[in-house]
Amino acid sequence: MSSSSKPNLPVTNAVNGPPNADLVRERGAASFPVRDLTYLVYGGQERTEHLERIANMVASDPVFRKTDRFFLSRTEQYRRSLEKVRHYKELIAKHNLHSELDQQDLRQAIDEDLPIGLHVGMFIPTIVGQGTDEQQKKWLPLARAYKIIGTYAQTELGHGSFIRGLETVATYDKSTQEFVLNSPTLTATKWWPGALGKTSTHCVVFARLVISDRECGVHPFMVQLRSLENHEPLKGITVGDIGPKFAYETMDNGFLRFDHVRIPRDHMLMRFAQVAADGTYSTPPHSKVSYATMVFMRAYIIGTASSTLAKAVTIAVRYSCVRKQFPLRSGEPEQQILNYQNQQAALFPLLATAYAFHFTGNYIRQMYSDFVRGMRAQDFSVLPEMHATSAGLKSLTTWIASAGIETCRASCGGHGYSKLSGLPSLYANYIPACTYEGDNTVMCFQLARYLLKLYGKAQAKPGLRLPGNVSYLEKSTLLDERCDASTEELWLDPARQLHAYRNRALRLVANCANRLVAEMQKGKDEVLAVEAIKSDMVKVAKAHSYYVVLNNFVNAIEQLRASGTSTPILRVLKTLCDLFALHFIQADLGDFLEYGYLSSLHTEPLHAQIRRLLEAIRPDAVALVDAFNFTDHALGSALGVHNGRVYETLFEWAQQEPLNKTQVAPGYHEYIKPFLLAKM
Ligand SMILES: CCCCC/C=C/C(=O)SCCNC(=O)CCNC(=O)[C@H](O)C(C)(C)COP(=O)(O)OP(=O)(O)OC[C@H]1O[C@@H](n2cnc3c(N)ncnc32)[C@H](O)[C@@H]1OP(=O)(O)O
Ligand SMILES: Cc1cc2nc3c(=O)[nH]c(=O)nc-3n(C[C@H](O)[C@H](O)[C@H](O)COP(=O)(O)OP(=O)(O)OC[C@H]3O[C@@H](n4cnc5c(N)ncnc54)[C@H](O)[C@@H]3O)c2cc1C
Repeated sequence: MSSSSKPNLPVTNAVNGPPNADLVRERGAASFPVRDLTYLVYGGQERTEHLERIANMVASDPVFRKTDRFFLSRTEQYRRSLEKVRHYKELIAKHNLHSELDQQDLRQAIDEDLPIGLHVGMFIPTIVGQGTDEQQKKWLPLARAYKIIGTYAQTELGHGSFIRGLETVATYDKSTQEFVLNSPTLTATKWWPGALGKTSTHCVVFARLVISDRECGVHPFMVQLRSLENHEPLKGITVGDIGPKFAYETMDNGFLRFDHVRIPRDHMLMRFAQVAADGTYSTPPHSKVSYATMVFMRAYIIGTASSTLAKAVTIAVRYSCVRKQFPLRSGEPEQQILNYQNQQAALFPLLATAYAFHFTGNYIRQMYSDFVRGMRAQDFSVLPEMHATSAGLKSLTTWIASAGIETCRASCGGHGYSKLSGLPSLYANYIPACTYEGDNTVMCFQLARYLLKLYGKAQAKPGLRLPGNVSYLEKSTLLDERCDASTEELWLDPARQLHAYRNRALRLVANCANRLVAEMQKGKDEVLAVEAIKSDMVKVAKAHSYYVVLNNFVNAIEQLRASGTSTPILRVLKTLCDLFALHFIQADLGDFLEYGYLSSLHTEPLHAQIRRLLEAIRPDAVALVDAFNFTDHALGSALGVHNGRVYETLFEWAQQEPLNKTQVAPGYHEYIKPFLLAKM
């Protein structure tokens, strides 16, 4: 079956000409209507077409070109991203893109770490989440109109993960009704906040509140950093860029120090905790409510893991269709490298994962909006579940996506190492997601603690009902159950797949809980006992998160089936879901074998079924990546161009290399000529 209608995307940057014949053939042979899958991914035809209009507008706009990025210095890249910010603002006005969603779509299409990312992603959400109605009325219109530009300044030189260890102090001065912000030590210097170095005029600063020598914990404060007239730092503020990084060149991550800077009392964001004029402090309804913006961002990051991985897989799959190496037998045509089983085994599980994470993103978005609804009604009961689930999923999805991009790069051979493949910068700009918004390992501890706690409660109180995703912790009988998938066919049963993931997660939780007790019986207190099981806690968090991802993928397919989605689409999604489920069992086989849940009776059919799934996906691989519907601009890759003119594009882009501006190398006269022409 061919696609039901053609995507309406311009091929920008790629060298024009007849498309690659292999790609054309593969596209014509897809087993499902590609366009329908695109609609499914982006939430319907109307929404897809809207996104395409925005993507096309960006892709065809010279200001948003990406091809120069490899040849610019750090400073030039920062300036270029400011040019993009200005143009972004112009386009909002010109095309009436005033809704938050339109603006988010536009930023996503621009596809760059703009120095307003923190302004829209954390500064405004913190005012919305933590500010009183009056504070919102005062700052939101200014922020939304970009009359002020803000960031989120929490991390310090000395502490990031351990928020309670932050050293910046906000001391309340009752006599003037002001807070005095101070950085008492070098390690109190704010360090890392995006757009802090050179761009922001304001920021939300997290500082320890002190009232009459009493420590009241870390709270958010609105602080102006720079003059709105000339952008000079205000008195008492030392601010700048933290210098070169692994990548992220367009972003001015910054440092910031305060020397007894005074701000009015109403600059503490007081939706949940308040300081009255006389210094009376009212505690927030939940001690971690001021961490809510981080939870919001973690949910957002989970949502972007799918699209980031999907880009890498699109590049690698298209290239692997175009690239040919070796005939199988002499005299035969060379094989597309995607025909090789090893290439499929590297790429197709990642393709399946990109789809799996799409449904995880939908799930966490829904969970987050339910949580916000509750919070508005002063109901914080979902916060622990929201925090723990998002912490675990953020870790798992960013780890897998980061490693997946690198796998895609390596699977493109030598050309994958060229920056023109788009993969090195995709990787370098993405990997900090494993660190920012909570180091992944530290986040795993949060989920593991939560699971251990619930497991302990369920053990202590049989019959206790736990929330949906963790309800398996109630059923310790599950530990006695074994896998019965003794044929390839049985491995395709979602109930059996989920049983395996639940069993592994429960086993690891139970094992951790037992080890905790054993450590305490050896004489350790609880704190030290936890230290002794920390590596296992990371495994626990990952195992649970895998289960959540798979459970959502399975549920999503069931819902699609119930809502009448066509059989070809359901079939291909089911194949991807199966591959996701079985691949990650195979990848962690030791976990499943260790306690005898699986034996070689089950592993042989498991491996065989995975091979069958790879074969099943092969004819649809190009269509499945096409369904993500990325423009060439979004991919920014000579290897991933939609028309498959990989070699032409690579060759043309290489001509832009500044070294090629002259035929004779710079430095020739000083350094090469003397020895070439020296007398023997
Ligand atoms: C486009 C992308 C741009 C990205 C730009 C990046 C921005 C940033 O990176 S901003 C800075 C982000 N920083 C972090 O994420 C820091 C990570 N650290 C933390 O979140 C926390 O400090 C912690 C979770 C590691 C621990 O918090 P701590 O204050 O030390 O609390 P305790 O360990 O004592 O835990 C007490 C209790 O509270 C629970 N809890 C912790 N955080 C939350 C939360 N956000 N929501 C709800 N509950 C939370 C924690 O689980 C404990 O619970 P119990 O075990 O039940 O006591
Ligand atoms: C690109 C980028 C952008 C950022 N943007 C911002 C921003 O806009 N605003 C902002 O405020 N911050 C920002 N940050 C900072 C970021 O949030 C922190 O770096 C992050 O939270 C990790 O904290 P850390 O650096 O203190 O790591 P550390 O906690 O020092 O981690 C170092 C190592 O120690 C381990 N470790 C830490 N604690 C424990 C423990 N209790 N038990 C066992 N192991 C432990 C970790 O797993 C890790 O391996 C950004 C960082 C980056 C890289």
